[in-house]
Amino acid sequence: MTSAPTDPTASGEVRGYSLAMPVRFRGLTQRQGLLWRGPAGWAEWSPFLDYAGAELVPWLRAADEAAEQGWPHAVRSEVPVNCTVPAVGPEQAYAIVAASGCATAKVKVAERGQTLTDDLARCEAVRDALGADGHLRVDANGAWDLEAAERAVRALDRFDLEYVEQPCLAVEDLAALRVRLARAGRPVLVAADESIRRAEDPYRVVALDAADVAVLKVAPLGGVRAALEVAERIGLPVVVSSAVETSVGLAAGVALAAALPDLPYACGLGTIGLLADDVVTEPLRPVGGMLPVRPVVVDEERLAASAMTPEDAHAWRDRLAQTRALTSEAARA
Ligand SMILES: O=C(O)CCC(=O)c1ccccc1C(=O)O
Ligand SMILES: [Mg+2]
Repeated sequence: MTSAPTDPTASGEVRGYSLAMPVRFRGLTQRQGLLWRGPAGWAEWSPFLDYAGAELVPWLRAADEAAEQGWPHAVRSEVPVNCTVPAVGPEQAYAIVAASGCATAKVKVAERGQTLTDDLARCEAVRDALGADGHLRVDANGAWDLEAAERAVRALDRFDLEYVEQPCLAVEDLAALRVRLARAGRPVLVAADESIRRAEDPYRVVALDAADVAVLKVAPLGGVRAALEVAERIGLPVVVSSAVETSVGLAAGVALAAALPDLPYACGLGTIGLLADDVVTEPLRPVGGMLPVRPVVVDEERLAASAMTPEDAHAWRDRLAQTRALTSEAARA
């Protein structure tokens, strides 16, 4: 096996970033995390603030992999990506898609405080911007119950959905929705995200026949190699998605997408535009709907400009130290 990861917390070489998200996304207006460099490259550790305890451990395994091991063999040199449309109004949604150069768009729906009418207007604008040949997928982040999901998916499918991501929270509801949609004669594909990323058993979606597509995010799954194993075992087509990281974190997602034997869908890795800035010399910004498969190099000046406050840095180092302690406990067990 590999040697034990060095503890960059101790050496003081951990750097904190804090970047604004100009358009609120999944309740986020600010993204923060830690960055450090190991023998294999730069690593990002940026678990969402609503993750705690043991849930942070895989995020750390993923960062350690980036720093200590680097990436497995890539079978492609570029990765198709979707543009990501937050729960904005139709004009802004149209502009995001038109400016992106992407042939696939992922639209946030079922936002708290909004209605199906808002979702329909947003998706109509996105379909307009994509043209008939583009692919339109929606992500409800589990916000609908089964009844609402069936109604919404049927209504939204007038814009020809590629799939609906996490329409309901419970795996049982995803399975029931698939049955209902199939009975209705328009079997819109269902993708599972939270049901894999935050589940105790990611393979329940297969056991219950609850999904057609698996959305895999590197950090919550414990790294590129761990995610490759999930992809193999889960046996569903995979969409690699980001957790809205800097280009350092995105590079890990690109490495997974590059290593997968099959990549039938565009990936959710075109998210750098959701951050006000980045920390690398050449950001992983999609061109013509594609991201290149290449290493990233942190730009000291940009990193300094994105530094978090000393208070935040202190809290994040504590969080890291606690998670490191959990990791060592797990290793000893
Ligand atoms: O998939 C994408 O296009 C972007 C990534 C994304 O949507 C996301 C980013 C952070 C947290 C959750 C999610 C999500 O897919 O629900
Ligand atoms: Mg999702």
